[in-house]
Amino acid sequence: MKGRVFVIGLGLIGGSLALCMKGQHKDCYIIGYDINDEQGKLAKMLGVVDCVASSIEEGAMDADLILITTPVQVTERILNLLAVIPLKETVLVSDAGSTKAEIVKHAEKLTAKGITFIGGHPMAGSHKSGVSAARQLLFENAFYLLTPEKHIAEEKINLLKEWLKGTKAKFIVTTPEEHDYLTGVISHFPHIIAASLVHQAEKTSHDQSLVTRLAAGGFRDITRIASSSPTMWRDILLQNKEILLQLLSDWQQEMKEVAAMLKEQDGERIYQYFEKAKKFRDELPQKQMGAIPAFYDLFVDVPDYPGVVSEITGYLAKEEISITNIQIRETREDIIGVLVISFQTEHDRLRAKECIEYYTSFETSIAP
Ligand SMILES: NC(=O)c1ccc[n+]([C@@H]2O[C@H](COP(=O)([O-])OP(=O)(O)OC[C@H]3O[C@@H](n4cnc5c(N)ncnc54)[C@H](O)[C@@H]3O)[C@@H](O)[C@H]2O)c1
Ligand SMILES: O=C(O)C(=O)C[C@]1(C(=O)O)C=C[C@@H](O)C=C1
Repeated sequence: MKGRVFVIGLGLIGGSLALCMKGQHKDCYIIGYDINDEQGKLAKMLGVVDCVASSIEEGAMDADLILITTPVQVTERILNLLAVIPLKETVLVSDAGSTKAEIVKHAEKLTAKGITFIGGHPMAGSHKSGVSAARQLLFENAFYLLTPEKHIAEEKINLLKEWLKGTKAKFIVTTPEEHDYLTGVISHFPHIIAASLVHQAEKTSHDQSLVTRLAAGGFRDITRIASSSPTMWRDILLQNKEILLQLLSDWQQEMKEVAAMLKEQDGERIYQYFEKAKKFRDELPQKQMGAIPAFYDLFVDVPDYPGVVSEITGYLAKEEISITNIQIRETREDIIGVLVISFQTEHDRLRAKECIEYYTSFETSIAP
């Protein structure tokens, strides 16, 4: 497809969607805008966008497609702005926000002007933020929820799907209310729980210094998402308040039931509690709803000597394995450092694992 695409908010999601669109529609021209100049410059440098606009007005003016990929409270303000600036009559406006009811309500001012707005939400992502984490394969096989209002013509929905074809996601049309309930249960509420578990461990760490050193396996698995952007999650919670308050209340009731089983030392009920959860969890589809690891990280335990990082990257370069990110984490006392190397694909990660194990004696693992 040809046309001008304007992406507002050049972070993980905006950057990834821009890469998907450029990958699929070679002739489209992608204009980006970010309030943070550094993100704009980086997006241009990484080839995520063709150019960066100096304002929303400038970028929106001639756009055929506008995608708003900012935190959801900001998205509302941008929708208000788009409603009062001149746009092409035929422009299609969409967003990627994790909440939908409030956003769709805010878009009414825009739709009253005859502009088409279709709410969107790609159901895959990461705890990482910023355009440097953007990748073209982020949404592959994930669900992409669309929440068009009833009056939106089928052809407009199909046009948006065509623009977003390069995501390789599976589109599902739903209502904003159903969207917010479902994502409340499977995404928003779990983020509150992950953050609360980290708070609990942090409080314990004041008196028990061993806590941070022992926080491994299970704790790291269940709390990965607590490393997500606080701005993004503040906005999501504020916009999905009623549903989350209800889920919190249901959870408190459930925890009371767990406490009762424990007080009564009811081994059978405790067993059933875990057994039922295991059964449901084990039966979840493996390759859906962002269940694919969004990033292919490889963890390498490295000793502390000068040049160890360049030694490893040298071996990877020799085998022509591209990396997307590298980071040193010092998490364990007995091992000097853990190197976290990110790859674009599972194939690259496996090749890298084999390569490092071949050239060195460093331990590698695919889980932290
Ligand atoms: N991270 C995920 O896993 C995920 C997945 C699906 C959807 N989402 C949704 O996508 C949106 C973006 O999330 P992200 O993970 O890309 O966040 P991000 O922090 O990586 O990127 C957001 C970008 O928006 C920019 N921004 C903020 N205010 C702005 C403004 N007024 N004008 C222009 N740019 C502005 C920020 O500078 C930042 O670069 C959010 O609405 C989020 O709810 C996130
Ligand atoms: O994988 C993660 O880190 C995510 O949290 C991704 C996740 C999710 O909860 O599944 C987070 C928010 C989005 O709206 C969609 C996807």
